[in-house]
Formats: sequence, C-alpha cells, structure tokens
Amino acid sequence: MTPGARVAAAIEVLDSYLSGTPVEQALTGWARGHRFAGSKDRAAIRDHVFDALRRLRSAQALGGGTDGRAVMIGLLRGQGLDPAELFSGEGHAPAKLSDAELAVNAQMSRAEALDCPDWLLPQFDRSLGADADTVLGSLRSRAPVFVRANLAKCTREQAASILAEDGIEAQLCELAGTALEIVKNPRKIKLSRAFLDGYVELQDAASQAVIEALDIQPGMRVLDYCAGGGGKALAMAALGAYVTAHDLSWERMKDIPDRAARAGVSIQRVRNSDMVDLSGFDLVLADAPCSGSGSWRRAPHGKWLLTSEKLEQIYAAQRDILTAMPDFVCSGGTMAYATCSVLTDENSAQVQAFLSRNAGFSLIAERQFTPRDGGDGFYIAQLTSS
Ligand SMILES: C[S@@+](CC[C@H](N)C(=O)[O-])C[C@H]1O[C@@H](n2cnc3c(N)ncnc32)[C@H](O)[C@@H]1O
Repeated sequence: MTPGARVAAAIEVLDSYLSGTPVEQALTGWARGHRFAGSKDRAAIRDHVFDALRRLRSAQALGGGTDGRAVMIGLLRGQGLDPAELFSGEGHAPAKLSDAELAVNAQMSRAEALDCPDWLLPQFDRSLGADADTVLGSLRSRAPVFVRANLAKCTREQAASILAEDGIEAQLCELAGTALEIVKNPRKIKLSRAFLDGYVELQDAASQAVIEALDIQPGMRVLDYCAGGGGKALAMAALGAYVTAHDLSWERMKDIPDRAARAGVSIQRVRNSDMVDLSGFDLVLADAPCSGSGSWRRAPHGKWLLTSEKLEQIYAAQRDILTAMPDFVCSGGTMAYATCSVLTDENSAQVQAFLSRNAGFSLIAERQFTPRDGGDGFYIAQLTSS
C-alpha cells in the first residue's frame, strides 16, 4: 500500500471508531475486509490511528471537522507535515483537500491544544501544578517499549544479548534495575527467543520501578490483591517472593499459569470465595483499578472514554480495596497501594483518607512517577501497621 492508501485506511478505521466501534474492533474489522494488506501496512495503519487518538482534539481542530478525514488532516498538520502531499487523490490515496480544508485556521483552547477533555483539565492542574502542561504534552506522543529482564533466569545484560540474537536492540533504562528500553525492532519481541523462553516480559519501566520500590526479599509472602494479567505478580515472583494472586475477576488472571511457566516461577491464584481463609502476608499489593491517566500514551482511547461518573465509581472501588487490605497483612507488614494514574484524588488523597480511617497504619514511602521520568505515570504508597 502507498503512504496515501494507508492514510485512507486510517480514515476508515477512525470513522468506525468515531461512530462507536471500540478501536481494536475497528482495526480488526478493517483488516478482515482488506486481506491484501500485509503486516507492515496493518502496523502503519494502526500507528496512524493511535497517533490520532492521542491527539484527537487538536487534530479535529486543525483539520476543521470531527470525522476521520478531518482528524487525519489535522494530525498531519500537528506533526508539521503538509497533508496535501498524502491527500493527492491518486490511486487509493484520499481525495485532494477542498478549499475549505485548505483554509482551516484553528484557534485552539488550552485543553484542545493539550488533547485533554475540558472537564479533566482542572484535575490535572490540581494534581500536577506547573507540570500539568508538560505531562499532558507527553501523553500526546508514543510511549517507548520496555521489557523486564526476568532475574529468575538471567541478568539484564544477558537478556539484552539474547534479544540481540533476534535483531532486537535494547538499552539499559535507569528507571529500574530490571528495565530495558527496546530501541530497534520492538514488533519482533513476541516472536523472539528471549520472550518465548521467558528471559523477558513486556512491562513498562515505571511499573518495574514500582516493584523495585517494594524491596522484595526471597521467601517473602506476598498477596497481589489486584493481579489482573499478572505483570506485577510475575515481577515479584522473579525476585523470589511466594506470590498469591487475586483479582475480582478470575477471568483476568487466566494467562498467569502460562506466563509463570514461561518465566520459570510459581504463582498461586486464589478465588474471591477463598479470600476469607487468607491472612498474615508480609506484603499486600493493590495495583488498583484507576483512570489509567498515566498510561494514556499506550491506551489513548481511555482518555476519551473516561467520564466524571466513571471516575466517581473508580474512587469508590479504590476506597473499598484499601479498606479490605488490612485483613491480609501480618502485624508489622506492608500494604502497598499503586495506580497508573497521575491524579491526586486517586493517589495520595485515597491514601490520606485511608490513614484517617485507620490509626494503626502509617505512611512509610510515597512516590509519583510521571511520563517525564521515562515510563508511564504511576503512583506507589507503602504503609505499615504498627
Ligand atoms: C491495574 S489492573 C491490575 C494490573 C496488574 N497488577 C498487572 O500488573 O498486570 C487492576 C485490576 O484490579 C481488578 N479489580 C477491580 N476491582 C477489584 C476489587 N474490588 N478487588 C480486586 N481486584 C479488583 C481488575 O479486574 C483489574 O484486573
């Protein structure tokens, strides 16, 4: 496919997304209907679509409309490119720009220019102060790809060498002692020996830094209360902890056995109904459900799906999870609360509210990562019971 034809395909996918189809479904639907498209074409179209979702508001303003065509025109303008070069009307490229499209002269509000929903901007300002614009700005660009070296099987340097055998170039990342940033051929990772034989796992660098902050020791008894697909459970098991994984949804933990087998570690999963029998963990980690505001580079559609009502439900879930955690911690043990959000109301405000309800706990450490640190935005607080 020509570059112009790829843009035309991205417009189709964006129109489907903008009419209510979830983005992954819109991409799969397009690929099914266009089987001639090769993997490189599909990857390029996906990149256009995700670039557009990261900058949806500014692209619509710069493109002078709300549909997929306007979004792609505005995206290219926002990237400093001349859309007329790709909107050539030749072959399968989109039709030439109309006079109205050529005449667009966008005057953007601050929220539009930062690609932030209006109602969320005050939250970012309250949470990040003078850094709000920089953090929102960084959420408008692609995230780097990171892997975690599985210390249960190799050192970080060995992991980098094994990746190199498959032409994947990795650099040491300062954010965490296990983290490697993939600087060449990131799309090859899942087919590489390093991945298939469990030497590396895909995991954001800040997510790895959160685990590093917990100072996991071999033999520690750890409960991962919101284990999901097991990213953090695997990282803790690789450091020698005995990890029990729980999630409100059993289904979400379905890949843990295969991932653990690949990594050469063992993780025990526990059902909701069996939680009453558990107690006495050295560490209870809750990587709680959240807005995902720290990871909108990776999942930009989350930014546009969030509403103030959904955020209220998220606060309530976070409060309930914090309230449940003390039952599982041993005396003198640690409770760790994490989110991939940069919003204070999901982070320190939740922890302070918990502390005001639970006099027996005190805060021992707290850190807010933002994309300015290199990885996703992440918050971690460690509390101990006295
Ligand atoms: C941020 S994700 C966890 C990601 C995971 N820790 C990882 O590193 O791959 C949050 C998880 O919390 C789970 N969850 C939501 N409400 C919960 C609750 N009340 N109790 C336990 N888990 C819950 C969700 O199903 C979701 O899998």
